[in-house]
Amino acid sequence: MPLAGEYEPSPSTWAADQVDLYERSGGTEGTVMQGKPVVILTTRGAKSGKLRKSPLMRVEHNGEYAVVASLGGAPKHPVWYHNVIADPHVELQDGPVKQDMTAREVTGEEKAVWWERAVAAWPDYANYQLKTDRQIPVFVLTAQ
Ligand SMILES: C[C@H](OP(=O)(O)OC[C@@H](O)[C@@H](O)[C@@H](O)Cn1c2nc(=O)[nH]c(=O)c-2cc2ccc(O)cc21)C(=O)N[C@@H](CCC(=O)N[C@@H](CCC(=O)O)C(=O)O)C(=O)O
Repeated sequence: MPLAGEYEPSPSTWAADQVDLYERSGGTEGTVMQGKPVVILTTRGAKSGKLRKSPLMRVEHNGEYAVVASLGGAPKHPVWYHNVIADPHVELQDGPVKQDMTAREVTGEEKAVWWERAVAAWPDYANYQLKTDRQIPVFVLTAQ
């Protein structure tokens, strides 16, 4: 069941603009960053209940996806991390395909496997982790 509710664009205009182009083009434009594929994660705001949309690097394996709460190696998690913790029902748009998914934060060996896939998809993730003592969280998304 798709997430219903009022969409509140990100105050980060760069991200909001990419979401707008991605959605307006039916997932045919705004789908890359520096040539690497981008997906759109929709979460429910943990406090506002509004829908929040975040462009994220695409990390996919056998139909599952990972989303990496890197925020460029900032000391704090992105806000969308707290939304997913509060409500693991998310939507993921990958190009023209949008699907309901359930997110779970991964740790240990499972995280290590997905972290390798994430760095393969976007090598800068490794640099972000070197920049901060914060353990950058990884969620794995599975189709509902
Ligand atoms: C700016 C802030 O966004 P954020 O959720 O912290 O997410 C920051 C970034 O991660 C987000 O902009 C990403 O899209 C940036 N970003 C990536 N960010 C990543 O972390 N990882 C990526 O792989 C990534 C790739 C990427 C590719 C393209 C692109 O354009 C952006 C990319 C935001 O939206 N803040 C809102 C609040 C949003 C929110 O969810 N509020 C909750 C409250 C949550 C709470 O306080 O508990 C609510 O509505 O209830 C505000 O200040 O009003």
